[in-house]
Amino acid sequence: MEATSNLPLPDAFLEFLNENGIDPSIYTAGDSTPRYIRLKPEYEEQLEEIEADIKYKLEKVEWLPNFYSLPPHIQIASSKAYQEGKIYGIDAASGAAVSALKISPGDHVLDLCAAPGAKLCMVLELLGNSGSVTGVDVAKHRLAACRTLVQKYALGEHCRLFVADGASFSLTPIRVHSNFKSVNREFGEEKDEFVYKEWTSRRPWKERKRVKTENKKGILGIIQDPELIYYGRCSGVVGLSKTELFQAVSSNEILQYGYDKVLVDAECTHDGSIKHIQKFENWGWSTMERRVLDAERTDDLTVLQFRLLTNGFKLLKVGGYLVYSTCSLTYAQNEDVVEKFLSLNECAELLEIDGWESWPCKSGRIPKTLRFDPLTSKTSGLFVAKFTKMAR
Ligand SMILES: C[S@@+](CC[C@H](N)C(=O)[O-])C[C@H]1O[C@@H](n2cnc3c(N)ncnc32)[C@H](O)[C@@H]1O
Repeated sequence: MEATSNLPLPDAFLEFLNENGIDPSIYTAGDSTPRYIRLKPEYEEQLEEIEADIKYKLEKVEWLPNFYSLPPHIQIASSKAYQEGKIYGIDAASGAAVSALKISPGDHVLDLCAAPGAKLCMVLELLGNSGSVTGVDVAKHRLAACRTLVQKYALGEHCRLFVADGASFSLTPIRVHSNFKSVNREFGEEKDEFVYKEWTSRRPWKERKRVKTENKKGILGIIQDPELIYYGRCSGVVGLSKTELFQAVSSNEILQYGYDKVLVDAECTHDGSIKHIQKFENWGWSTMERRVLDAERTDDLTVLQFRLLTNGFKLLKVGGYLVYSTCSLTYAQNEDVVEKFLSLNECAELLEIDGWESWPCKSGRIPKTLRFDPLTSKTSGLFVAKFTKMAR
């Protein structure tokens, strides 16, 4: 084992970095990488009060509005400001990825790998009382944590969360459904159908039984709908029948009625995150070899990342923006995925991210893509690429 900094890194990891052309010195930031919070803009005037609450003078992140940094040892979870949802933890590089989406009021946004939900919360907060966010994640327990978060921060009114595979998820924003609703109801097609009522944290027994039966069918190999585990009052779900919610739309309709913005914050090896790497000091480096360094797993991941990006782009409307990000710094999971995607999707265009010149990041191997690394950016490592969809 070799000490690269205050963080000892095992030989196998150093080899992984070497093979992937990653400079191990980025890990020398070690424990000194600050943590970040976002202060909801409506509470900006209460900054001093919040500082008194957490007993620390927050440092403003000059390059990212409403973000503040603090040393990693300062605890915010017990503060009133945190418990009341005025501040929440989100890394500044993640904030940059969300701001690259250029969220506008009324946008319908898809977050294909949503859990545990820091970026999703920021999107919801930027939307305020408008638009909608559809969060998808394959891991139910992680998405349940995301549900807790949006409810805790009182951001869930315009949100719906589905447990589903982001590589095949195909539901469009609710606006398409409203036409469908009127057409079908006019013809009286949905007499006894289950209609979504307002969400309550304790689901009625009948509904829980229905979900259980459906899940069983899924296990038996019958095609299963994505599982809806949360929807807010203004998410468009309330009042819809199940058929309406799960209706399929054609790819031509998606060009016009798809999502305005899509975030594909793909599953990855997390090698850019010092916090994640530090966990292996306790879990054991052999666990890291299995979970991070295993070449076969990495190959599977790059296939998944490409499929997630491709499906996210499919659900984007013409003129919309898609941001692809990973917290890995390997070329295989980033630039190589982007290159392959661009070569197979004529109507995809890589865009320059507004304002990036003032961000503490570097250009990726492909111009217009960005790399945040712990040493230069003092954030968690993140790769970010932004695309738009052109009309064919
Ligand atoms: C990097 S994390 C996302 C972090 C999240 N965007 C945030 O800001 O908190 C990647 C997520 O992708 C999810 N995931 C893995 N495979 C997936 C798939 N096939 N479809 C959807 N989500 C998937 C994982 O469960 C994990 O929660």
